[in-house]
Amino acid sequence: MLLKFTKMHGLGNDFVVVDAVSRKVFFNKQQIERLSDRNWGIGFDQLLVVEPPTDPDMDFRYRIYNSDGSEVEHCGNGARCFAKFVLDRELTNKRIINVETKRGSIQLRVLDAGLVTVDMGSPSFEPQDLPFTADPCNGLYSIMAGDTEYFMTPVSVGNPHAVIKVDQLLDEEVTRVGALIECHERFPRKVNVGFMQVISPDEINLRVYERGVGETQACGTGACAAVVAGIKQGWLSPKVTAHLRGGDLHIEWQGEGTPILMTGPAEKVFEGQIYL
Ligand SMILES: N[C@@H](CCC[C@H](N)C(=O)O)C(=O)O
Repeated sequence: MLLKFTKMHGLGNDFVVVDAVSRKVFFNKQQIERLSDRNWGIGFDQLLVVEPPTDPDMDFRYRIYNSDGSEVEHCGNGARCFAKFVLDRELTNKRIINVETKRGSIQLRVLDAGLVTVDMGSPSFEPQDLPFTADPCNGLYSIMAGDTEYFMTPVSVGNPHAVIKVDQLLDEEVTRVGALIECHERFPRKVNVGFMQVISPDEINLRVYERGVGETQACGTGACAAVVAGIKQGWLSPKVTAHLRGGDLHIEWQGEGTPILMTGPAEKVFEGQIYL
């Protein structure tokens, strides 16, 4: 079968986006792994599949697969690219789009200047929502990565994140410690690992080692998780600019019970077709 796709990115976090509204498309794990391979396939961090909604109150259903073939609950940068894709393809003309995801519904608001704001819903700090096992100490949780003890804030923004505040962002630490914590026995479904350097109450530097992918140029849900963790710990104010390797995201969270709002760009790179 010849598969039509669009290559997109949100701050360098890259996607293959497929229209499964106009034509039914299904993928198995092996196909996703092959398509995601940057030598043998197209190459991407996540595959985004745009489907018709199952809930009549929603506009679309949105399925997300990591490059290792695992299906996940949420993808912040992907959500902004999803909005641009459905508008560019004229699958909708709405600028407020309600979308069904594996974790529930999200709302996308398309702004001028190519920006999209995503209402990501409320975060959870409950261990059962991540899930993970550990006991807190002063609001932080201790976790061993090799011989070194780290202190993290676990946050679910639909998908699971462990946020670690560091003084410096070091390449070796992000990749080695990120990989160890991603697959740590305390996180039976694995976890995304964020390394956050606080510059001021409204600015952070952030690198994210993503579950099922490795370090990416940017992670939207990772930025939301880091800001929410920082606000909860008293380090950050409600509106924060997160500087990621691929550029900036603007995150707003007014506290418990309120939704996280994430604003950033979405870009189309090219269209293509490939044998599946
Ligand atoms: N890149 C994403 C997150 C994608 C999912 C993540 N790797 C997971 O397994 O939960 C984003 O922009 O949020």
